[in-house]
Amino acid sequence: MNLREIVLRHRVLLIAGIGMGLLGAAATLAQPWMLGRLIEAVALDEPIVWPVTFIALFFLADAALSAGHAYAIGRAGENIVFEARSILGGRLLRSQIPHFSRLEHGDVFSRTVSDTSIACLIIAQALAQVVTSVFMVVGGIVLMAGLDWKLLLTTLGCLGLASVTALLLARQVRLAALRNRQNIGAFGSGLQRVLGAITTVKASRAEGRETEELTRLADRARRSGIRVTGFSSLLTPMMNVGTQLSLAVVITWGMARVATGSLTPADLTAFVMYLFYLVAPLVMLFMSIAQIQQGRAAIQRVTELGTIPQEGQEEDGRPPERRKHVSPVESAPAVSFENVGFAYHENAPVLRDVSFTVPRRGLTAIVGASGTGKTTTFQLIEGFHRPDTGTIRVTGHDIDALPLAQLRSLVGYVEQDAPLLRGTIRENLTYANPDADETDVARALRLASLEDFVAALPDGLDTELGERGAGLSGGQRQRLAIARTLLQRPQLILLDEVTAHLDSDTEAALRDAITEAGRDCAVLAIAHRLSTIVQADRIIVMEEGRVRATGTHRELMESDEVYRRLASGQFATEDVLT
Ligand SMILES: Nc1ncnc2c1ncn2[C@@H]1O[C@H](COP(=O)(O)OP(=O)(O)OP(=O)(O)O)[C@@H](O)[C@H]1O
Repeated sequence: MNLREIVLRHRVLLIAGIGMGLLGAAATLAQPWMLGRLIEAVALDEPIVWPVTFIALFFLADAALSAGHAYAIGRAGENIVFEARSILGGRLLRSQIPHFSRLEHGDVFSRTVSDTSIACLIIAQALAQVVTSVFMVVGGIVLMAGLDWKLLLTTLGCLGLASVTALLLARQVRLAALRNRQNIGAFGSGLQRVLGAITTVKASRAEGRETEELTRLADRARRSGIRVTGFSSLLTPMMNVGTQLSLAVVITWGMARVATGSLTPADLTAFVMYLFYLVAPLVMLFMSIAQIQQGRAAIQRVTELGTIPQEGQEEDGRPPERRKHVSPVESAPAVSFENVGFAYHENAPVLRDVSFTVPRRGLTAIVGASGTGKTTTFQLIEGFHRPDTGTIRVTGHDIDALPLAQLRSLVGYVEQDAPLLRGTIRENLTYANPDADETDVARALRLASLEDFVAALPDGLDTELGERGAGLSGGQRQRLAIARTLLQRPQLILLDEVTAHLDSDTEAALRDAITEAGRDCAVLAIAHRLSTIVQADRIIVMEEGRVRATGTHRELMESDEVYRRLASGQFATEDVLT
């Protein structure tokens, strides 16, 4: 994502805003000059209708153009923020999982929500402000030079002193603001961390400790915020001191020169007015420079996040060869692993030389001790990570050659924690297949044993779910996720320990559902419950990232020692070992 390109797309509005700002500044600069002419006309007893009319016109034009300038720049800023946020949101959702999982979620949140707004508003507003302020300051100085260059040099001397101090202050504002943004980010990350684990915090009676930690982080943000306010609040008075000093000198010396006749009262009045008009843009100029300095950090943070590698894009950023939509090969296995090796980190292989096939129909179970790479196997099938060695085929096609959207429509994935999304039960059910009709929805609900539960709800399928599936038990959430996957009508369903949350009655019903689903497609299930495993047509036993054995329950009980040990120890023991 390139912020410069986004800004350029909104250049018409920005240029219109800056144009109105410049015209407004010209109207402001014309007022003291016209006032000088009015004083002259009064002094010489000439008609004052025209000077008064012009002053009124310039005044009205100034007001209208200033309002137009602020509106156009503000609007362009909001448009740029909007575009940056929507591009960033899309890029995050399409990012490669290995890169995304390295990011801290609180930091991603603050970059996407607040850094975008700071970066874009500063680009639009501060830059526009710099342009108009520079115009006002330079224009004012030129006109003042036209009135009296000696008075101008005196004024610039006094204001210059104040400006240097203001520049030094602006630098301090920038440094303090940078620290403040970091502290706010740290507070956001801390808050997100504890809110994401609020039940653990409560169960560990850690509310007090965590509140203290949050207070400490909030206090750091408060103190750095106060530093920013402290430095910024000195900026305007510093310029005011400069103005008052200049004013005192200009009026005293100017009056003396009026008395001697080397300066007219009209020119002195106009000069004093310019002096007043010069101060506001000068202050704005320094503040805008300070803001742009602050914004640079935000721009860098947004740009960094915007370059997160995208799925379907090779590591070096070049687009891969176009993958073509293909038809599944009916005779091929649903999924096959051929000598697949994978590591999250170098020299720490998680899968080593894994080979297995899953037939097109029926239930295949994967068993193995915790941490042997079962979930990783599923994530490789979904294309979240790429294997380091070997080939994975889904319905006969190398997944590297399949378009990601096709791969993910062929494979349905029910995760261990089965997150739900905001919205109604119906929206959650049809999430992977928004076109599903009522018959399909009813079938999926029946298969997932959710019919009675949904029928008992006052709004049925249209009941709103709370955030993260609140209002549903762990088992209901899991079954809803299974129904969602069934509705997708995939060729292969991956179930990651889906029976873990279920009571034995529901589990038995779900087992029937899995058997029924297995008539139409392949089901590959990571399972710990013996009842699910026994029912499988085929079992793959994994150990330390390798496939140790495959076979039916009966075969493995006879031939594989590790399976026997798992069956007698780790699997849930509600069934008789047969
Ligand atoms: N995102 C990740 N980054 C680094 N290492 C990971 C990541 N995910 C898993 N691992 C590591 O890979 C290994 C295999 O994890 P995996 O989740 O595949 O095991 P599993 O067999 O599914 O375990 P369980 O039955 O406990 O869910 C573990 O040692 C784990 O610590």
